[in-house]
Formats: sequence, structure tokens, C-alpha cells
Amino acid sequence: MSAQIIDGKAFAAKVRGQVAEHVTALKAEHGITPGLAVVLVGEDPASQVYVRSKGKMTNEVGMKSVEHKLDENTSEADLLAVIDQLNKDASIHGILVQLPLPKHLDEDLVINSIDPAKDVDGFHISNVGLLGTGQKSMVPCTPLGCLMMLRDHHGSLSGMNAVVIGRSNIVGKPMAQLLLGDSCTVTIAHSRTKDLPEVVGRADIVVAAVGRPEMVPGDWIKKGATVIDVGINRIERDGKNKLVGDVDFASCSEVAGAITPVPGGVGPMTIACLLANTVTACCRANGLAEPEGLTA
Ligand SMILES: Nc1nc(=O)c2c([nH]1)NC[C@@H]1CN(c3ccc(C(=O)N[C@@H](CCC(=O)O)C(=O)O)cc3)C=[N+]21
Repeated sequence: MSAQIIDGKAFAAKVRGQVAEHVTALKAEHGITPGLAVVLVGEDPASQVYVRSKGKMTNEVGMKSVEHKLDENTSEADLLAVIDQLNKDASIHGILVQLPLPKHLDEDLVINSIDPAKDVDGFHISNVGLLGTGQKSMVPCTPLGCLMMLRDHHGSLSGMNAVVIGRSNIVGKPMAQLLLGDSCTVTIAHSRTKDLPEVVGRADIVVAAVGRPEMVPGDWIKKGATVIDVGINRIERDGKNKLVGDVDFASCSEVAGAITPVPGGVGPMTIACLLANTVTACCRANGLAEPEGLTA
């Protein structure tokens, strides 16, 4: 059997189209332009890839895009001052601080200094707590994008066995919360999990978010399962640079019912959800109805 490919690139384009419609309406009916600020400290290669397409797409959907590029050696006080200024800026509805930060900066402290209402990454402890208790929050972009693709493919996820591989605050944990919210039976697996192949083999939904190139082989996957590959790993193969996921696409796509490719799967959806979150934050800030279909 050959799996259906879930086209994240096309889905993301559709989501961005919906975002653009909301932006047009916000401008026309309320004279408001949603604004997104990205703060970059230093030069992490993965972040650079991300920022390139992000800036382009922010402008494409008609939003205001602001970039703050700070030196690798920026002090914590200087970074916090930039965030404080953005927190107070009424034209900015979303703030994203690119991670990872250079070692001398306290990531938790920095993230928690962002106004939770503008925290479009959904990483602030207030948003994490709200998500965990099923209250309205800003939802992390990558897990939100995965959820949208899963809902689109399956309709209801109720009662399905979901295994999330990886327990990061950015993907694994919030992904598990969202799947639980949609009434899946959720297992979070990680590097210490005993008999990972057996655990993965029980899953109707596998979300791989470990950051290890092609670590999930097809013979772990239950026949017909849906595989969401969050990994974005740059590897060298046959002397060429290649982008691969956390699952071995060749073998997994033989067994799975549906699978997301890398590139063209989760990555584009992450950016689309960042734009969606910015519109959501803008609507909430102005006491307006939230965009339908763009929130969890
Ligand atoms: N605060 C914060 N939030 C983030 O969401 C965040 C971050 N920091 N730091 C860096 C990582 C990385 N990231 C990506 C998102 C989309 C693609 C993406 O669209 N990738 C394309 C491929 C791009 C290519 O060809 O290289 C794809 O998968 O099809 C990649 C990487 C978000 N990140």
C-alpha cells in the first residue's frame, strides 16, 4: 500500500488565503492592520531559513511585518527592552522571539517577558497553562498546524490512539494537549521510552518531533496509520545537502495510510499558523470576533 501524501504546502496556502481575507476585512471595516514583530538574536541557520519565508508571507497576506535583528552578544537587558517596547506598541499584535537564543540569554525569562496576549508562539507560561486547562490561549504554531491537517484528514479524532514522539515544550507537550483536547488517547514517547517500536505500533496517529533524521522506520508503523513528520533535518547524502524529517519517508509511506512529506508538510503549516495566530491576537486585542477555522 502507498500512503496518501498530506500536502502541507497546499494546505498552508489555503490557510494563508483565509488569513488574507480576514486582514482585508479588518482593514476595510475597522481600519486595523495586524502587525507581527520578529526578534532575532544572532545567526542560527534554522532560524534564518524560517525568517526568510516568514517575512515574505507576512507581507503577502497584507500584514505589517517588523524585524529586530540583534547582535549575537546582545545583553539580556537590551533584549528585554526591545520586548518591552513591542509589548507597549499598539500597532504590534504578535511578537515572536526566534529560538534558540544564544547561551548567555535565559530563554524562559525572555519568553515570559512577552505580553501573553501578543505571544503568537504560545510559549509564555500563561498560554501553556491556559492550553493545559482547556481555556482560550495562544496555541503553538507547529502543533496547531499538525492538528489542522489531522482534523482535515480524519474529521473527528475522537478515540484514536495518538503517539507523540518527543517531549519538547515547543512541539511534543502542546501537541499532546491538543490531541487530548480532541479526545485522542495520547502517549508521549521519548528517549527513555521502553520498546518504542511497540508503542508506536499501537498508534493510529504518529507525530514525530525528535529532531533525529529518519529515526522512525516503516516497520514500526501500524498499517494505515497517519504519520505527521515534524522533523526538519539538514543532512548530507551522496555529497548533496538534503532536508529530511524524523521519519524514514520511503519505508513509512509504504505502510501508512497518510503521511506528511519533508519539505512541504508541517513546515509551511507552521508559518501559516503564525500568521493565523497574529490575526487571532489582533481580533482579541480589539474585542472583535475571532477568525473562524484558524484557532484550535
Ligand atoms: N520562536 C520560534 N518559533 C518558531 O516557530 C521557530 C523558531 N523560533 N526557530 C526556528 C524554528 C524553525 N522553524 C521553521 C518553520 C518552517 C519551516 C519551513 O517552512 N520549512 C520548509 C522548507 C524550507 C527549506 O526548503 O529549507 C518545509 O518544511 O517545507 C522551517 C523551519 C520555525 N521555528
